[in-house]
Amino acid sequence: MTQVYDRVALIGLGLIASSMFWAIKRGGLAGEVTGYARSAETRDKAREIGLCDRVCDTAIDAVKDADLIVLCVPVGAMGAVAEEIAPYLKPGATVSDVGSVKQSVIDAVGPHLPDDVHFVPAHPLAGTEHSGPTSGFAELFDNRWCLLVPVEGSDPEAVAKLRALWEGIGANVEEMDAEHHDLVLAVTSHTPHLIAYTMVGVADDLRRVTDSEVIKYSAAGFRDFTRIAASDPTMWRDVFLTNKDATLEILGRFTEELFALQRAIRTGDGDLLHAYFTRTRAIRRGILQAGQDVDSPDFGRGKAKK
Ligand SMILES: NC(=O)C1=CN([C@@H]2O[C@H](COP(=O)(O)OP(=O)(O)OC[C@H]3O[C@@H](n4cnc5c(N)ncnc54)[C@H](O)[C@@H]3O)[C@@H](O)[C@H]2O)C=CC1
Ligand SMILES: O=C(O)C(=O)Cc1ccc(O)cc1
Repeated sequence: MTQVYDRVALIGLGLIASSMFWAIKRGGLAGEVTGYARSAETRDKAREIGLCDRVCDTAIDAVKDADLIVLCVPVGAMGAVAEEIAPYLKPGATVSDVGSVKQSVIDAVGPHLPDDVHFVPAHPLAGTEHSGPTSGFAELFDNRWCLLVPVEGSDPEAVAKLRALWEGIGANVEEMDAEHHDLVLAVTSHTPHLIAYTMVGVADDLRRVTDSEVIKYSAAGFRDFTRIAASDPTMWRDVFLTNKDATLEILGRFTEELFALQRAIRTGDGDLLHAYFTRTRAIRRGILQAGQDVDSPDFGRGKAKK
């Protein structure tokens, strides 16, 4: 494969950065990849497992000569990291990120960047419930979506180069504006995560059902909830604090529907329940007809499996 950037710097060496590193290496997409993590423990671990060509002790050292800098820290930390590195960025370099929320990252990072640096926010729609430098793997983004969210005045060449990197990493790339991105993700990712957190919390609170019963008799639905609810608390705290409006809008609609279903159960309105479940079943069948095997581990990956 062809090299896209001479030097790439990854800031924050967790699941996403480590997966990016292994995929960049697999594809030969960069000459050198530098990395920086805030804690000495993470930097030591990264050196031990060969994560990054060079692990630096400061963010400044990592970004100094980089052509692409990718911020891979929790959404709430993006602004502070951008402020720290801004004076040391090479003119003509591109700054990107992988944050799960886009408008707040644009608001927090954009004002710190000098005029001679390009800013192209991004969000790969792939992850796991694991975190940290040892959790990454090269295949994480294969055939998954990566959304690019160019800001006003983003240089088309800088956008095209970042697209080439993500395609080389294995993702299918599309562009979207920040407001729409945050609403789509509130529906498809953020609110479902909150519901999973809540359901696992409810099970934990229910003292009439013991912990061992919850573990022993977990059916598939609840098992999925527990996986999702095991995700990194800092990352998800930041997602809800920064995608507040869209999440609250979807949560408001969700609770209205939930109350309607609750009432139907109380009043014995089987017709309403049946009609509702028929409609939701059709949505899944629509996905199946579109050629995606929802039961396959590839479900949710960008290209339909034939
Ligand atoms: N985990 C997931 O499933 C996905 C996460 N994302 C986004 O990717 C970003 C990174 O997430 P993960 O890699 O999963 O997290 P992670 O928890 O595995 O790694 C985050 C890294 O950032 C470091 N960090 C935290 N605050 C910092 C600061 N102030 N300065 C420097 N380093 C700092 C942590 O020590 C850690 O090494 C987040 O913005 C998240 O929203 C995007 C897609 C999927
Ligand atoms: O593990 C899961 O179920 C996910 O939903 C992964 C994920 C988490 C956060 C993102 O911003 C994108 C993808």
